[in-house]
Amino acid sequence: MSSTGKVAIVTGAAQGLGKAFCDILLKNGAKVGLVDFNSELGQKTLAEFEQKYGQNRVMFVKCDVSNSKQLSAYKGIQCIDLYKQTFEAIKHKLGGLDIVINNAGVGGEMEDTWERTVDINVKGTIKGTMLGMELMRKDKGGNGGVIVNVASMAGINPNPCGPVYAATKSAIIMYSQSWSKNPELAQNGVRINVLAPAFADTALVKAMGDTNTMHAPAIARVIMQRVGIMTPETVAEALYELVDDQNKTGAILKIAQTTGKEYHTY
Ligand SMILES: NC(=O)C1=CN([C@@H]2O[C@H](COP(=O)(O)OP(=O)(O)OC[C@H]3O[C@@H](n4cnc5c(N)ncnc54)[C@H](O)[C@@H]3O)[C@@H](O)[C@H]2O)C=CC1
Ligand SMILES: CCCCCC(=O)/C=C/[C@H]1C=CC(=O)[C@@H]1CCCCCCC(=O)O
Repeated sequence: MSSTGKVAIVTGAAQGLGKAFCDILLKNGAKVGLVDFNSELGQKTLAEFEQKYGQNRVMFVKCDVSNSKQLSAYKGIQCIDLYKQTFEAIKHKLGGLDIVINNAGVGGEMEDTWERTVDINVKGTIKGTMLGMELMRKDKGGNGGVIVNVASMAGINPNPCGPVYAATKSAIIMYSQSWSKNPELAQNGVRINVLAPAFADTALVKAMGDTNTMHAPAIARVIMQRVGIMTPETVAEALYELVDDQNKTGAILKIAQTTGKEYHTY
């Protein structure tokens, strides 16, 4: 089925998996709002998509998903919710909201990095889910839609290289699963699914040798040899299945190079 006319938001869209998710959504006819805190890379990716798909179907907004409440220099000493404003601006400019992909995520395990990992991966995803629901629920004036939260296979299998990373991804899975069991969501036309990829060829994985990102990179290399490394495009096809199949809610789709796709059940 095509997504023609649908509006999507993808966080962490400037590169890697997020960029591939935007591409598959655009290819299938959606309009896409790219959200990322890297404004230089975000603008570069925007320009690529504008050239490929036209200027009216894509926009970029700079936003840090871990820092939604920021002091505004423009409005005096006042707290404004930039994350909320970002989602509202995309809905307004692109003419609706039907698909939210909470993808922004990082690794970082050490004393000075682990809290950022929790803030971005857990708080960023929870807040993105709340905003998506608020703007898509039929009882709040929306048309329904689908949220896909990007976890990791490391949120299902114990991860000796990144206990913090694994805990954040596990939290994303159980948060999303819990919402999917609440009939209120289905009654308001909102589906919620989880994508749990193994390794894909992106900057996050290239940074894995950095000991701030993880412990025991040698163990990760052994696991990586066993499960293989996917292209972002392969992962994007799995993502699109969760978006497109109207019967899928509460699904956890695992994907790895050597084993392919498999729906996880508890
Ligand atoms: N690459 C892999 O092997 C796998 C990645 N994942 C998950 O997929 C997601 C995307 O990862 P990759 O594309 O590999 O990473 P990446 O590092 O290539 O890209 C992540 C993007 O998110 C943005 N970002 C990071 N923190 C942000 C924040 N606070 N606010 C806004 N934007 C932010 C970055 O600027 C970057 O553009 C992450 O949630 C990651 O945990 C899951 C399984 C496997
Ligand atoms: C097969 C797990 C794939 C994990 C892919 C991923 O999300 C990679 C992220 C790395 C960033 C920080 C980390 O700690 C991650 C490495 C995870 C490797 C552990 C795999 C656990 C397993 O399946 O045995």
